[in-house]
Amino acid sequence: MGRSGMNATAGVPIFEVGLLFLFFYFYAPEIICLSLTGVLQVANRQMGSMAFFTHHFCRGLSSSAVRSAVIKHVTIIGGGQMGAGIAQVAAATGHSVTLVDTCEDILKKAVKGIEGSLKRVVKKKYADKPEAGEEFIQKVLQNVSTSTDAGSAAQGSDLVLEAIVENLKIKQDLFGHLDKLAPAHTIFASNTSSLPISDIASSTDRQDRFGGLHFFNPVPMMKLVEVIGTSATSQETFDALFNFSKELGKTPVSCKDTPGFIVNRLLVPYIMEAIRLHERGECFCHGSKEDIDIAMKLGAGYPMGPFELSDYVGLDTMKFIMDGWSAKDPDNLLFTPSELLNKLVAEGKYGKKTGEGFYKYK
Ligand SMILES: C[C@H](O)CC(=O)SCCNC(=O)CCNC(=O)[C@H](O)C(C)(C)COP(=O)(O)OP(=O)(O)OC[C@H]1O[C@@H](n2cnc3c(N)ncnc32)[C@H](O)[C@@H]1OP(=O)(O)O
Ligand SMILES: NC(=O)c1ccc[n+]([C@@H]2O[C@H](COP(=O)([O-])OP(=O)(O)OC[C@H]3O[C@@H](n4cnc5c(N)ncnc54)[C@H](O)[C@@H]3O)[C@@H](O)[C@H]2O)c1
Repeated sequence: MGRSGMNATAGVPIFEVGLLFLFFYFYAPEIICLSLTGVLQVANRQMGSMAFFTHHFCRGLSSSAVRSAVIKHVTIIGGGQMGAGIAQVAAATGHSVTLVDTCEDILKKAVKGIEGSLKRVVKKKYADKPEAGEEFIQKVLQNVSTSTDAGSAAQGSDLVLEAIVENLKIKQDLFGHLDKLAPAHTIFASNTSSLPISDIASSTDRQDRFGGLHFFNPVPMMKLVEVIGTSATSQETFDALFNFSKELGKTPVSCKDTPGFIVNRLLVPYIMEAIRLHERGECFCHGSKEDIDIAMKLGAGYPMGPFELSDYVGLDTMKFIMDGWSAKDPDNLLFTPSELLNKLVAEGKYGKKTGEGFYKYK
């Protein structure tokens, strides 16, 4: 009988059929689902009510199709602190990444930043094997290419993730444009801190393939990703985004499409209250920002105080978030704007990225 395992009575090559079944089960389960649906429907007519079994068997198979929706080629739009960080972790976990920004100089700076961050990672991970560490860095950098043409980058991508300025109109324009150019299967996602994903997605005709992937700064160090599905996001898309976050070594949490999701809805009002406390100068520590930062680090165990963290996030981003929320909900005292924050942003003092914010950086 040999390896083929031919069934002597029926003359069926069981081994080959088995292999074929396994191949389709893992790589094209929809085909099995369709064929078996046909077979089961015939059986159904013959044997009475098999509908329940047919339905549930095929649901099982299509959920394995969802599991196999792979994100391999990723385009990240925006090579600032978040985009570069996301590009780094995606490339380090074997994804091919195209990082897009408006000009070559920004992209060069982003790649330099990725290299610097990888050196910090490697220093720890490959402490005893510096050569292997250098090899790792080169391998990761080979996975990253850059472009100033978002449209052509999107054409070869399974996922287009946006990390550009926190402005609804600009994000909508970007995705509206890319929607016409990206393949049908491409998933779109936004790393927005505060804007409704459904508002951004409304500029496209692929709202079922649109979700939120909210990373935290610094991306290589922060373990959380908030995964956001809107009422239009398909289960397949949500699962693909959730699995992608896991592949990146992160811990995903599922969030509703509500302002600030989980973390920022709690974190941003806390930071703003610290700024207002400082502005009013009425706390026990005389309202100095240094004292407030020390108090929150030593008293509440935060790794950074609220002023250090604002400078780290970017005061421009903090202002974009607050302006958006206070415009939508002007009576909410948690969203009261801060004159000091607005003044610093007007002066171009965006925090660490521009060399000055609440504090000065060399
Ligand atoms: C607003 C948005 O929508 C949402 C947000 O992102 S909100 C912001 C969320 N982020 C935070 O709250 C960050 C709070 N801060 C922290 O967790 C820590 O201060 C920090 C991880 C940034 C830095 O840690 P800290 O101990 O203060 O400084 P430092 O000693 O320089 O760094 C600690 C380690 O992290 C590593 N590290 C820090 N930044 C890194 C980076 N960008 N890349 C790689 N490694 C990095 C360092 O190499 C160091 O490694 P070691 O322990 O092996 O020496
Ligand atoms: N900074 C944070 O801590 C943080 C954390 C999570 C999410 N976010 C969100 O991520 C996004 C980016 O934040 P960031 O801190 O990286 O900002 P950033 O200012 O560091 O970088 C934004 C980058 O986008 C580029 N850009 C702007 N418009 C573009 C366009 N149309 N096409 C291509 N590139 C464009 C800019 O040139 C810049 O390099 C924002 O939506 C922000 O709310 C920020």
